[in-house]
Amino acid sequence: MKVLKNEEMRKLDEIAINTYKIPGIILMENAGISVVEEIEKSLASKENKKIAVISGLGNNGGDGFVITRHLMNKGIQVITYIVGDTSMIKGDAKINFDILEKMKAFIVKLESSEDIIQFQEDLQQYSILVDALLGTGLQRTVEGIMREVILKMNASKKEIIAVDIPSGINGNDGKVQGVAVEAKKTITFQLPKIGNILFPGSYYGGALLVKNIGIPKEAVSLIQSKIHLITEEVAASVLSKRYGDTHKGSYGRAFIIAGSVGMSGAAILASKTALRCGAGLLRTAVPESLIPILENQLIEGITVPVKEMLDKGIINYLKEENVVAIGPGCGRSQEFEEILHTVITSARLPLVIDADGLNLLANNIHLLKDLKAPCIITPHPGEMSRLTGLSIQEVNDHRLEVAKNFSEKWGVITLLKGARTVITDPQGQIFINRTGNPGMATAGSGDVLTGMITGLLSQGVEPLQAAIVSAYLHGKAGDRAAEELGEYSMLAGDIIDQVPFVIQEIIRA
Ligand SMILES: NC(=O)C1=CN([C@@H]2O[C@H](COP(=O)(O)OP(=O)(O)OC[C@H]3O[C@@H](n4cnc5c(N)ncnc54)[C@H](O)[C@@H]3O)[C@@H](O)[C@H]2O)[C@@H](O)CC1
Ligand SMILES: Nc1ncnc2c1ncn2[C@@H]1O[C@H](COP(=O)(O)OP(=O)(O)O)[C@@H](O)[C@H]1O
Ligand SMILES: [K+]
Repeated sequence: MKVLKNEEMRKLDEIAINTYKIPGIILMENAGISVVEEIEKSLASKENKKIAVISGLGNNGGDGFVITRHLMNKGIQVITYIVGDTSMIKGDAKINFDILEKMKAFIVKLESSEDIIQFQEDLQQYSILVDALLGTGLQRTVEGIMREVILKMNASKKEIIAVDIPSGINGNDGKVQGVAVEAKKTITFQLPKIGNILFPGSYYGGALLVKNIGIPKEAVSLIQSKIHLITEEVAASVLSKRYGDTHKGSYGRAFIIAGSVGMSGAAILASKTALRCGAGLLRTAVPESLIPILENQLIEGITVPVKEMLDKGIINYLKEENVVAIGPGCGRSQEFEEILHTVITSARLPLVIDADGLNLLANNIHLLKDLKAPCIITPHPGEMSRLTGLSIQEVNDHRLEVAKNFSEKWGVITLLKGARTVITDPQGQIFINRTGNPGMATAGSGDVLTGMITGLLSQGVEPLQAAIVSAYLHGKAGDRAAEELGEYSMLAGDIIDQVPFVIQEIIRA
């Protein structure tokens, strides 16, 4: 599903209106009605059914006027607050405002500090507040009366339903422009905006619902956005049902180079996950002293000593494999550095680099120019900081751009981890993942992700698809683990335990 910037959404509205001749007021009507449906769902469980619709002067406010009209028609008690000088309302919003006046709707104007004091008192009587102050037309830091109104709405602790995007959140990047509404749910129109998806905007928006407002599909295809939200349909298209007449060899051979003394767990977690994700055959290369531990913990996989790889020739040793992953818990030894160097510059099979593999790479980043095969790197923001020289703060402030620039510069698929993992490719495409939760911020959960990507690659899934689907699966398995065990207690191994159920759920859907 495409994710749009403010100006792209404006362009889409324009195409619908000018090319497809759908009057803007119809779109506004559909937008308003789609919110009313959600308000009714929320109202069903409430005794107090009184609602406040808090509108601005633009089209987001116009949606609010439509909402007021429909709620009135349904016999629901509703009061409209308008922030600013109502003589500035124009276009479709003005038409809807005039209708409300004719309907003798109860309208309160908020223009001064005294109005705000009264507003604050009033808020206590409502069951739901509808936030229709600012949408994709937000332009500058929210100040003055608008700021006061938003602060009072948040302080009221009432359930807030946001129209399109929480007011004060920048649709282009999810940042708070001074202050923003904290909603319980947000109904966004036609396609999500970046600000609905990225943090902190996503946190401010609560549960997100995307509602069709009648813009033709063909119009959507004319918008050239390169940013996509990863959906379950994408995962389902990759995790197809297996054919009957297949064998172990049909699902490929995966090779994982991981682990060091004190970090055998990383090798075990990545390896188990690769098998749980369907790899036909798995070999894990670890330092010799770890072999007894892996043999004990990983009965389905084959364990080999790293030294054997070096003795027999690294590339020769990998010649039967379909994918090689390097890095989980491998430390920064010279042995691993040599393997990484050789694999990057000479191996002709898909490559996944994670964790210490990335730390070793940071000292020698130009090696990526010699890649012979597709490569997926999976840094967390700290590792990305080492790879790019940017601070962690800079990485997190510009997650999409940082990942995209890295992919374009070095010709790799970048999977930048964290809340809202971002996947980018050298062609400038960006995919954002919305599954997952803070319970996944636990030791070893990145190793599980590496195992997933490796498992899918071994089965011949295209590298970009493998990265996208793994991020989705990983988060979904993490969400199930959090549901069962809680975000505090879930461990990386619990994410693996959920993988079979998540895969089955997706395949059956
Ligand atoms: N045809 C369309 O364009 C449609 C638009 N829709 C709605 O329209 C919204 C976009 O409408 P607009 O482009 O009119 O923009 P908005 O209504 O989001 O905001 C623009 C208004 O807010 C003021 N404003 C901007 N930043 C401010 C700030 N920091 N502090 C105080 N005031 C500020 C502007 O001066 C203007 O009056 C969407 O989010 C959506 O809710 C929907 O009705 C569907 C159809
Ligand atoms: N708040 C969060 N929301 C969603 N996913 C998260 C969150 N915190 C961490 N994760 C995910 O958990 C994984 C952590 O990986 P990483 O930092 O490499 O951990 P480790 O090195 O311990 O294995 C990443 O895939 C990351 O996206
Ligand atoms: K809003």
